[in-house]
Amino acid sequence: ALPPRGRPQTPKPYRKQSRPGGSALFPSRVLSLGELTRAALWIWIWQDRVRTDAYREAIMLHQKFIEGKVVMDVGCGTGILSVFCARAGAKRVYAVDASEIATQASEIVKANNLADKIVVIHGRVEDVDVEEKVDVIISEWMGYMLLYESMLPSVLFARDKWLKPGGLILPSHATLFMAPITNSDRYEGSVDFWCDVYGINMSALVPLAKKFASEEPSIEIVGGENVISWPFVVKHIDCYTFTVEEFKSITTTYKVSSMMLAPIHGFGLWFEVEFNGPAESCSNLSSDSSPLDIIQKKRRRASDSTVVLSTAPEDEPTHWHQTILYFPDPIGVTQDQIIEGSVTITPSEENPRCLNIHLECSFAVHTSKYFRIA
Ligand SMILES: C[S@@+](CC[C@H](N)C(=O)[O-])C[C@H]1O[C@@H](n2cnc3c(N)ncnc32)[C@H](O)[C@@H]1O
Repeated sequence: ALPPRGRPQTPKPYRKQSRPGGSALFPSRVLSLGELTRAALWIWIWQDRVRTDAYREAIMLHQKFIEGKVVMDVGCGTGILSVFCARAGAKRVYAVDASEIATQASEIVKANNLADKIVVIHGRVEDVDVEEKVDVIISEWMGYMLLYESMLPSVLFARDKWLKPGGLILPSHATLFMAPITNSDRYEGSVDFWCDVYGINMSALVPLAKKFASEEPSIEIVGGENVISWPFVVKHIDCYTFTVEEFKSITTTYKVSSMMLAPIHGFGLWFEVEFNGPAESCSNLSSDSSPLDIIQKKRRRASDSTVVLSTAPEDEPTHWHQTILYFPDPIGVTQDQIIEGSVTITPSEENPRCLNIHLECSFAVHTSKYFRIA
């Protein structure tokens, strides 16, 4: 389990809201702790310019397709993407959100004189009814490490029920990457710290600290210098064709080579999404893609006009940061040492928006001995 990203774990059924005074951020009454936390999360998401700029750019890039068309914004939140689409010339935008934020979205739509174009609907996209099929589906559905708390199944549901054939989905493609990382500062800060606290030896707490550090993924920012091999592709998702069935178990095997002599503290995960039209070809990456395929794809995209939202360590940080799976103890590797294994990601049975991650890795030592952890 990771901290929530402003999404309801169990969205409430459709219910018309009576409009309270004030807004989530500047309320006319005292907010509860939960409401304050939600408001802080929204500020955190809005302040992510990398994210919002990528969406706005993608909308403008596809303006010709959007003009005069009908759009559905799945999980509209405050309605910012709906407003961008309306300003890009959409005839109508259905802005759907399961949470109370729909009340503020309505106010924002009115304050921007777009109530004749944007219809805010408070409800789960799985339950709502709109009057027509749509030409465009836009959604900011990505969770930590792309799939945690992801609302991708809801977007796929909307696609299958409401999108016209040949319609546009933004974003259109998503890729989850993974690579071994070294992070001595962080490891020393959270584990070795206990060896000397105010001059007191608290190393009795070290096993507990290792357990906590390695039991659950950690959301933090690492840089390109922390990544010690080329990344591998865990999953590439084509939103035009991906099915909920495929989401039920994602497995990939990997084999990478360490670029340096370093202690490996765990594996990092991050993602990118692309905003392509239905007819545009996307040179899809897969778990068989080599580092060269990944680099060539980056180069190609830089030279054409594809909009990419990246959460990679070498790119500008976003509110998704990176997701790190720490080992209880670091494992030393030498340059060119092979690290191989498999990773399986499955939605948790108790809560399908949470994930179980099974990671296996072997370290070939001097080509004959293997150290294996699971
Ligand atoms: C990360 S926010 C995106 C907000 C907004 N699109 C933006 O870009 O600022 C995701 C939103 O999706 C909503 N959501 C999650 N599951 C949903 C569902 N099944 N149907 C409708 N809305 C949903 C949440 O309530 C949340 O407001």
